[in-house]
Amino acid sequence: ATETRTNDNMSLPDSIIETSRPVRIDNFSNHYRMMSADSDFRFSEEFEELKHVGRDQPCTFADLPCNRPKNRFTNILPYDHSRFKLQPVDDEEGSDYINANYVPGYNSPREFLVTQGPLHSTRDDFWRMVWESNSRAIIMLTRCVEKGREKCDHYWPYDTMPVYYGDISVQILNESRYPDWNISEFMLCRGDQQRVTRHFHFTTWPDFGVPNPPHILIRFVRAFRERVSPDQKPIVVHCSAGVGRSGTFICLDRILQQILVSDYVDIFGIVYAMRKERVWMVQTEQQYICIHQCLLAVLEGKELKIKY
Ligand SMILES: CCc1ccc(NS(=O)(=O)O)cc1
Repeated sequence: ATETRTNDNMSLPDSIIETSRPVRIDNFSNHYRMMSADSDFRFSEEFEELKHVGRDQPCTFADLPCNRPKNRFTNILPYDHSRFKLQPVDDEEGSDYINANYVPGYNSPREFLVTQGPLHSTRDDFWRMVWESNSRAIIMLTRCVEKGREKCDHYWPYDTMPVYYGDISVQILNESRYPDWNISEFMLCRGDQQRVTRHFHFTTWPDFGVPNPPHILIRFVRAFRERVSPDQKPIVVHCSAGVGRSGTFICLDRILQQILVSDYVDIFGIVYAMRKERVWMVQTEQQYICIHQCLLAVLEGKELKIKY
């Protein structure tokens, strides 16, 4: 294979270069300066190269007439190859379908289950996915209503009374409220089995945008990681469409773990790998740049470890 020199003189076979762009951590500040010069010209160029990644893969089950109403957005459909399959119910067509895909994380190729904000009509399926995947943590990155528009169903109880969603009972055990997020523990019961599942709800991340200030996201990722160990998987992550804010969160979670053990960080490669599993992961250029800004803040020591 021919070789290609990366911008910090790393040589990689061409077969790799188009899927990963590792940057030396000790060169990251220079890299950021170069990419953001001339109104983020190189960031725009690089983000544009991710546009078609994964888009040639089929979404046949999402497109079945019986499943179409289960999709919040007609253009945000899960690829067949990485979709989560619910246990089928009798011979009910489409009963294994939910708009959700496995997405790789730092700790596992199927560390995250990324999904849309449940619809009122799909919230029972959502809880079945949480139960059947044995997930013990849910990351919610949207409010239920933003600017008067419904972004996500309020799929959990409003008070401490247990509520049934299908055959799964959910009860709030406790809730801790912080300025930009709430952390709760739910007791899930199905038949004679009981499980505690944590709910991490980021409440100030505008749709299509970034948190303000962006590096508040680092503190949320850390608040999550302090409570969920790397062997707990899958972790359910959702926003409204389950692509923009969800992809940004997962990418930041990966790089904050990677920089502890590696001399390189590959944000392009992480987004590339996520988009092979779910469409539009990290949806906007601003979100892509925000990930770089968060890493820069950490590397420059601005984001000290904050204990809550
Ligand atoms: C057009 C469909 C769409 C709606 C909302 C979002 N944003 S989100 O993935 O961050 O919830 C992404 C895509």
